[in-house]
Amino acid sequence: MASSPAEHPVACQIRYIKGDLFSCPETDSLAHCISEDCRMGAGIAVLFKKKFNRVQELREQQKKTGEVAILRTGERFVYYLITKRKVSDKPTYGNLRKCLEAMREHCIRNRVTDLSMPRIGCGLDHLQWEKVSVMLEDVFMNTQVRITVYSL
Ligand SMILES: NC(=O)c1ccc[n+]([C@H]2O[C@H](COP(=O)([O-])OP(=O)(O)OC[C@H]3O[C@@H](n4cnc5c(N)ncnc54)[C@H](O)[C@@H]3O)[C@@H](O)[C@H]2O)c1
Repeated sequence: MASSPAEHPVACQIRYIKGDLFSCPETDSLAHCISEDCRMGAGIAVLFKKKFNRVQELREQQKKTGEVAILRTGERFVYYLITKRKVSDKPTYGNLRKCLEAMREHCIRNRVTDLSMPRIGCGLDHLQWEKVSVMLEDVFMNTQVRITVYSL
């Protein structure tokens, strides 16, 4: 008898690259973390703001903590994980997980197969990569999404 996918989960294996996130293929979708106000005044968020701008468009989506604001640009989507209310807050693992689940649903609906990101939440926001990477693998298990993580 054929077994169901639930009996044989397809693991999500994160690929690691040392280098600048923005050197990834132009067709990869991108993800990073911001706060509800979309200020993007520090960290890698500043580079996203410089490259994609469209901050007003992001604000108009009025996304709250645990949700994800999204821009489409060319072949790719850019995911802004809203992990906290204010810039000065720190995200919780629970809220980061909600954001990742929201992003996963969008990736599935839109057939996103390649997603690149930095070590999300683990710079200025002080989460631990050992925990975040396990969460990422868990949330994206049984999907067709290949995740590449860039670090400098
Ligand atoms: N005052 C402020 O505006 C303020 C304060 C706190 C945090 N932030 C920002 O930082 C928060 C996100 O924190 P975070 O820990 O998720 O992210 P982060 O600290 O910006 O970066 C995550 C990781 O990516 C690394 N990194 C930076 N540039 C690159 C690059 N080009 N390629 C690959 N890796 C790179 C960085 O070293 C860090 O380990 C957001 O809320 C954002 O708005 C802003």
